[in-house]
Amino acid sequence: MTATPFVPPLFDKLVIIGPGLIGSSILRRAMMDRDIAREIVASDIDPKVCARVRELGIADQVEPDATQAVRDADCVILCVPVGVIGEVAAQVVPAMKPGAILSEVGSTKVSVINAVLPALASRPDIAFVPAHPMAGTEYSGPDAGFPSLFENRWCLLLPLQDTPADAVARICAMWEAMGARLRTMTPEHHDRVCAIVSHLPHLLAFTICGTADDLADETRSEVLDFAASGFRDFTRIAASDPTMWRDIFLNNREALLEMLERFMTDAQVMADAIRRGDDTIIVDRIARGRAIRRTLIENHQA
Ligand SMILES: NC(=O)c1ccc[n+]([C@@H]2O[C@H](COP(=O)([O-])OP(=O)(O)OC[C@H]3O[C@@H](n4cnc5c(N)ncnc54)[C@H](O)[C@@H]3O)[C@@H](O)[C@H]2O)c1
Ligand SMILES: O=C(O)C(=O)C[C@]1(C(=O)O)C=C[C@@H](O)C=C1
Repeated sequence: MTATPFVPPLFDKLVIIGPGLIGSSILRRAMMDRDIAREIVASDIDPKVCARVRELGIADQVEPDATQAVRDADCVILCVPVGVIGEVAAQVVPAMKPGAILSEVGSTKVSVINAVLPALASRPDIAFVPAHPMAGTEYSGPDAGFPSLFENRWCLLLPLQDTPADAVARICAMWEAMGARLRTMTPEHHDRVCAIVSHLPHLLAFTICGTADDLADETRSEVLDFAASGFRDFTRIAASDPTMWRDIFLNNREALLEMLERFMTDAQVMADAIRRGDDTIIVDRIARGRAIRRTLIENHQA
């Protein structure tokens, strides 16, 4: 999808609620590119985050009260953990001006959209445009963000059937201005795709670190001493934020459990091949892994 051109700025007032890794990256990029918004406001439930955003100077204004922050905004983007997106929407939607756009960046979509819809029931004049930038790191908080985070990364768009085209086009234009590539899909498809490419890998990383830790008596010093190997690559994503990942796992339960089931079946096939010494299956699996990595590199995603 390609965004239609608009006369800049895209938004007169842009509000980011939850200026952590993702929210502060949007803020930083928007502060650099004033064609995105004339006025940029940040709001967070945590006073320490508000104070830090002020210190960093990554917003024109910091307003701790989200209800106040969204007044007169053309676009409000919820960048909070998926478990609270519905509750924050219920808090801010009644205070938003007619015709404004509400967006969010949660890592799961079916349950998030269902959680937001009740807040919109009495506000058909608010355009809701769920989005998901497929970009991030294992770090969180306002210090972790950086303006190039979304460059050349996918941003998935999940407009509802009745979302006005102009609102979708403006959100597309904002992500394109931040360097992202766009793809539209249904929330159900999104949740299955993300379950395999993002949620299951994190589940495996958290689990393998736990398994290694449980073997502490036998191997812990070796794990730590020799971790400059395959294990180290798992520890990077295993360092991610517990609240964010608890919420993702609980909000994408069905798709994640389906992918985990498929993974366990495939792992069992590999285990049987190793037991039988079936080198064809073993080599085929490894070759598929190498090919997938090569494709990611060719697509500039690794
Ligand atoms: N981290 C990633 O790699 C990544 C990538 C894409 C999307 N996401 C999604 O983006 C969202 C934010 O993730 P993040 O990594 O930036 O998180 P983060 O922990 O860095 O920031 C979240 C911020 O939300 C604030 N917050 C929590 N509850 C709030 C509330 N009720 N009202 C106002 N503020 C509140 C927190 O204080 C924090 O500052 C999540 O929904 C996550 O699933 C994350
Ligand atoms: O790169 C990382 O560290 C990430 O965890 C980013 C990552 C991912 O799994 O790719 C994590 C969650 C998202 O919703 C999108 C991106």
